[in-house]
Amino acid sequence: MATVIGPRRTSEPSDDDGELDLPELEDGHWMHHATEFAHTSFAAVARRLPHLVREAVTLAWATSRRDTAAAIGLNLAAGVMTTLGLLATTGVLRQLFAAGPTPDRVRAALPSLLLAALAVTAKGSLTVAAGWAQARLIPQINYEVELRLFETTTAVELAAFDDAGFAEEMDRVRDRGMAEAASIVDHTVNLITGVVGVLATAVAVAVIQPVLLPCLLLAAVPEAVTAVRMARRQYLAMLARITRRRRMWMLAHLMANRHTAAEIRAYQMRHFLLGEFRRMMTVETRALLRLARAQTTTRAIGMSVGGVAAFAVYAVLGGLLLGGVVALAAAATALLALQSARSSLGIAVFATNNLYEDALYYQDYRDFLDRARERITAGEGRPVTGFDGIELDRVTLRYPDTDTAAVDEVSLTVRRGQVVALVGENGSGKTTLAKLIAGLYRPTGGTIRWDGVDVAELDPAQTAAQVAVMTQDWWKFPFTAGQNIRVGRHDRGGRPGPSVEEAARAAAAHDMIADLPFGYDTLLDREFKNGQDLSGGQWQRLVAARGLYRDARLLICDEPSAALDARAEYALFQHLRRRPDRAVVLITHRLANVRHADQIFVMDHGRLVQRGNHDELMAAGGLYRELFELQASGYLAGAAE
Ligand SMILES: Nc1ncnc2c1ncn2[C@@H]1O[C@H](COP(=O)(O)OP(=O)(O)OP(=O)(O)O)[C@@H](O)[C@H]1O
Repeated sequence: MATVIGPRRTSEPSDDDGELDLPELEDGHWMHHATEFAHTSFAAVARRLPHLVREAVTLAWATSRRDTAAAIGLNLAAGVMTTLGLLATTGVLRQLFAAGPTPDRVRAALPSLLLAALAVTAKGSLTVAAGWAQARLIPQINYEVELRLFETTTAVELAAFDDAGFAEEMDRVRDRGMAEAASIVDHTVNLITGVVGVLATAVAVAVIQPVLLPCLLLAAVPEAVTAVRMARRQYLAMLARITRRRRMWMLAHLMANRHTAAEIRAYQMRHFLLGEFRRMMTVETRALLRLARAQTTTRAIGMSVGGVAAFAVYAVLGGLLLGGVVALAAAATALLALQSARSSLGIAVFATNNLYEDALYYQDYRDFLDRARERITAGEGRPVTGFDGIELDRVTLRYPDTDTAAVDEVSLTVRRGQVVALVGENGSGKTTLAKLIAGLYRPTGGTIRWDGVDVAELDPAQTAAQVAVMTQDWWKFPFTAGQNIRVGRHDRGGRPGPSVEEAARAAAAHDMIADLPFGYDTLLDREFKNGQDLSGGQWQRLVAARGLYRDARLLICDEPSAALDARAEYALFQHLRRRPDRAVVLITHRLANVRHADQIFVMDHGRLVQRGNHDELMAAGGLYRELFELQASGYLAGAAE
């Protein structure tokens, strides 16, 4: 059978969206991988089953050998008990249906009855014990899989996050793929339980009367086909809806979030957001209703065919009985066996259905990890012992899917002991250049040399250890004030450097922290009990304190004082002054702060257009002088009045 239920190609008209079109929601390029897999035929999926089972067992085995062995071994033992129980039951029936006085027949049946009772009890105990081992496996696998994901997402290069496909794939994996790892193990164990049950029954039936074996198969086929078709359709529907669902989550997050609450009210965005949500929801609901209808139709057809098959089984059994091919005791046991086989088959089919569906999601998780791992910079390279200078040689960076370079063939040198400044108008490439210097991005052209060696040859972790970056778009980490500073170098150990309090004082943050209800132990997250929030400028002081606490040889400060008041800004710049053991790269629009820099690099549309100290640049004229005079004129005009 080679039924293929594939998603529509983009060129085909979409009945999914009906008259409501959502043209802004284009699927990410990662859909290519997913749809490729979804186009796999039903037969190919069946062929994949042993592979999936092997994968699930390997995953379980790697997590806990003891529980995996127990879950599978105990189920196999339970299967043996099923066979024994059925054979003993035939023995009981044979004695009961034999000729002779009833007390004699009952007496003769007693040993088989005892055996049947023992087998049933043993099977029950073994099943309970297997269930326990299976339940123990689930949380262990969940944590293992989550850990693997976060080990990868925290190690991939920063550039991966500029790739919309990567971000979408990560969301999808976090949403479902990750959770399905434990499910595929769960379903695999259930599948083994079901298959063992069916086989155990089949063995018993084969011993009693082999002619009855095809009846078991006949009863199973319609149910299995229906289940697999439904699972497949469900998955494809999910694929078609994923981009829309992401958009809905995003809107939902905006509408129920304390960080966005003020802005939404200030701009009276409520009706706009609700309108957008309703628009998505209408299309989404329509797609779900369509799916429900298709699933119901498939189920109805499956049940009808299943009913006909069951009738056929009973008819065959009746015929065999009348023809004298099977004895009455064997026929009666066969009915019991059919019942037992149906229930085991139900378990196996349900498990296959779920295993197949969940394996599709789990495959996404595996694929994502594989692709993400390719984006982890190799951890080896020449050791880095210190820092004397960094040299950029015709360095270019082009963000993915952009036509122009954000940094275009820039050459410059920063030496230890210097303070250098990057200035320029919005979007001129300063932050991008700073991230290149910090090693957060690898250049798409040119070379960066650290103490004369190409950084590509150095151990990235060791170069990163020499750098501190106070980013422009910092995150409000939901930790205590002290932790927020300490994470700047959480693994400092016995290395010298400022204490948390010294760093906080240097960034004019100490008094503000001391005034918090629990001082340095105050949790900075209002969403938790006793949590506090800070103002924008207070947060920025904390960010500066973190950067200073890191005590790195190369300190990069991207707009470190944008939100600071004059006093805090003055205090911070006292600490960003020239020091022989480090270099400071400063990005700021407040040009008064760069007057004393050793070198000022002026950026314009990604290119380095001017360089020199303040006096040289003022004398030379050009963009720097223009920007400086524009800013200074505000103060001078005020002073002249
Ligand atoms: N992650 C990104 N992906 C794609 N383009 C980006 C990304 N970050 C920045 N850009 C683009 O690169 C260019 C340079 O941006 P960059 O942030 O380096 O400028 P900047 O000089 O620091 O600006 P500002 O003064 O506003 O902070 C801009 O055109 C911006 O749109």
